[in-house]
Amino acid sequence: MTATIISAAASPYDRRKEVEEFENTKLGVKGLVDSGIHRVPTIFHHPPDSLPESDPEEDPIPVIDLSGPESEVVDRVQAAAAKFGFFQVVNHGVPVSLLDRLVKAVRGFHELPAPEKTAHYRRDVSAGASFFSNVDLFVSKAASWRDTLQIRLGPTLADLDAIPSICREEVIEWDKEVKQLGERLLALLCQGLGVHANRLKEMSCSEGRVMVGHYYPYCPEPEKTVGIACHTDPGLVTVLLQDQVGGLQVKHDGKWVNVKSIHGALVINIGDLLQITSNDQYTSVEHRVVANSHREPRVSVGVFFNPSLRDNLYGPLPELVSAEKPAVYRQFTYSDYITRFFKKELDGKSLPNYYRLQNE
Ligand SMILES: COc1cc(/C=C/C(=O)SCCNC(=O)CCNC(=O)[C@H](O)C(C)(C)COP(=O)(O)OP(=O)(O)OC[C@H]2O[C@@H](n3cnc4c(N)ncnc43)[C@H](O)[C@@H]2OP(=O)(O)O)ccc1O
Ligand SMILES: O=C(O)CCC(=O)C(=O)O
Ligand SMILES: [Fe+2]
Repeated sequence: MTATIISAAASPYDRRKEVEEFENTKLGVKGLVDSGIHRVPTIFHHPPDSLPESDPEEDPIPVIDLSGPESEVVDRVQAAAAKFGFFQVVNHGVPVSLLDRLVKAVRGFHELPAPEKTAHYRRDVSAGASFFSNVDLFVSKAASWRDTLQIRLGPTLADLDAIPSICREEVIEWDKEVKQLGERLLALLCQGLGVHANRLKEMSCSEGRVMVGHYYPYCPEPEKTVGIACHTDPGLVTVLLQDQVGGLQVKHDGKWVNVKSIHGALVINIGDLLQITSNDQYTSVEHRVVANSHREPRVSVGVFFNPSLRDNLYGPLPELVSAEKPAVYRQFTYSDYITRFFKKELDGKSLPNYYRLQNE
């Protein structure tokens, strides 16, 4: 009888309240793990049908040596961007020692003592550098098992004193290198489309650069949640550095495949805006990160390349449109595009679908 009364009086699960309590700790998922929890709290539970199966396919993602003959590199980049939307690059010109230092510095930030780290916790990104857990915490149906340090690299670098001192030097060096690499990749991708190598650069597409330093702590119940839910990236191209832990998966031919960690390599993927600009010749592919079941935390550093000219029109390049290949998308400003990005939850292909013309 007593038990019945207690259960009837128990308050229903209040998701908003739990999300706010989690947010107010300013310690992210790492804070939960450090507190010794053995269970994944309900706000992180994803519906079973959206959770990763145990046996993804072997890794067919191409690994491209950027020091090879230019015409061969263009062909391989073109084929990978069209067929997989993902590839890895080696001999890319960024010193491997810098990549190692960057991963260490980002990890160092996430592992700072609580008072130093919480000082950076904010959702307002106007200073250009912020630490938070789950960018979409207040809009997604289920949170994910990761924390993030976000830093604006371009067109203007974040305020220097907003960038945590523990990784400032590495972030500044990394931006110089990654900007050059991004410009090279955009040029290769342009050549693969048969348009002028500088076409995307001239449209400011290497200027808007946002860095995310993700930290995926050990997850005690990895079958209940994810590290990052299935999504496509909104920009043109993403350059991603991952450590040795692994867990990134990409959809290919309807199946999830692992992207293996290769020390010194960088993972490149095509974003929605390049799929649109290329009039569907390149493909922006869904990807996700499984919750980290290893005791070792996983660290990754992504840089998203976006246009900086917000009021310019973007859409399929006119050179790629003809009577045989009509425009698949309408034109729009980047301002409109980014506003729409923040209106959606992480639900796969919805940005390209929004701008798709109904003429096929
Ligand atoms: C917060 O509400 C959300 C968030 C989301 C997010 C989902 C994901 O992130 S999914 C995980 C994969 N991540 C991505 O695919 C995107 C990662 N980020 C980026 O590519 C870029 O940061 C960008 C979002 C495309 C913005 O890049 P860029 O245009 O170069 O940068 P800015 O000029 O600095 O910012 C433009 C505009 O965006 C606002 N903004 C940037 N970061 C954040 C942030 N973390 N939280 C909130 N707002 C952000 C920035 O303030 C600017 O706004 P203006 O008002 O000035 O135009 C899904 C759904 C949601 O509702
Ligand atoms: O951490 C990773 O490997 C992928 C991160 C990612 O997909 C993103 O930030 O958009
Ligand atoms: Fe992504």
